[in-house]
Amino acid sequence: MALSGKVAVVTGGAMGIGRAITETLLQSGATVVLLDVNESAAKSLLDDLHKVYGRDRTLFLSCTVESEEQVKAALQKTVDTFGGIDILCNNAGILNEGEWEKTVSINLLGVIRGTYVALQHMNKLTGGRGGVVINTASMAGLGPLLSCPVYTASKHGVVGFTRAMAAASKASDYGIRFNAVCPGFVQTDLISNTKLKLGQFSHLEDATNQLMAEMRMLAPSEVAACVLELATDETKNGEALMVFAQGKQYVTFPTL
Ligand SMILES: NC(=O)C1=CN([C@@H]2O[C@H](COP(=O)(O)OP(=O)(O)OC[C@H]3O[C@@H](n4cnc5c(N)ncnc54)[C@H](O)[C@@H]3O)[C@@H](O)[C@H]2O)C=CC1
Ligand SMILES: CCCCCC(=O)/C=C/C=C\C/C=C\C/C=C\CCCC(=O)O
Repeated sequence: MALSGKVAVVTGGAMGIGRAITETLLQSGATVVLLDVNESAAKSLLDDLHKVYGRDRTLFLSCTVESEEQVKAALQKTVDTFGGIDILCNNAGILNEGEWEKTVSINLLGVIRGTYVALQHMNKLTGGRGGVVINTASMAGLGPLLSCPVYTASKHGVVGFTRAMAAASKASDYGIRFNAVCPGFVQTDLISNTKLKLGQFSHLEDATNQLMAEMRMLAPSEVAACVLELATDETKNGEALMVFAQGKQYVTFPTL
């Protein structure tokens, strides 16, 4: 799928991996609407992007993925402004084992919420143009991260939801592909001050730091390149693309 003229929505697009996804999609010719709760980071990013890509190909909408009302309003505004949605990147996520219900609410329920609202605009059966949904999961969606059980659960949920939606969409002819990207550790604010974010598992900080030291720290742009691959390669549906020290690899799951 060529991205020139396509309309993409990126949640958590103001910082970290979401920012890199936004920049990569813009470089590839897409128009990008970023949804985020961090208004100051988003506005500063937009100032920079406007200088490179002009004012017409980017829009920031303040929105928490925890609110169905706000997500609905943001996606409606996207459609009203740009005529449709072709790509949804459900990327917003947090690490907070103390506030574990909020972690599930953003990391898993936010992905489901964003997907279901976007389906109303993207589904070919209801007048949409079809397209692709790419969810930012994690390697912790494939195996256990010992200091973060709820984060791990939320990301396993994202991988399972993505794969089931891919199968449902194919069987129902929605014209939408669903894929997940599963990065190892990435150099962003999410992995700063980890001890505070581990809650009752803060005593496992050293073990977590050791794992980080053993695995190469990724740059956000490496994850964004995988998202671009999942967006443009029309053969990919229901895939989990792991990106880690050794490079990238499509995950093989057990079959029935
Ligand atoms: N940094 C890492 O090592 C890894 C991160 N990930 C995942 O990548 C995604 C992005 O994380 P990073 O870029 O690392 O974090 P980050 O903290 O640098 O950026 C997250 C962005 O999401 C926004 N956000 C947070 N809560 C939100 C909400 N309720 N609604 C809308 N926006 C919200 C933040 O304002 C921020 O702009 C997350 O889903 C995370 O779980 C996956 C694997 C590794
Ligand atoms: C401090 C926590 C930061 C959380 C950010 C994040 O998502 C990083 C995850 C990095 C690694 C996950 C660690 C362990 C996962 C375990 C096994 C994966 C097995 C994959 C496979 O070979 O199938």
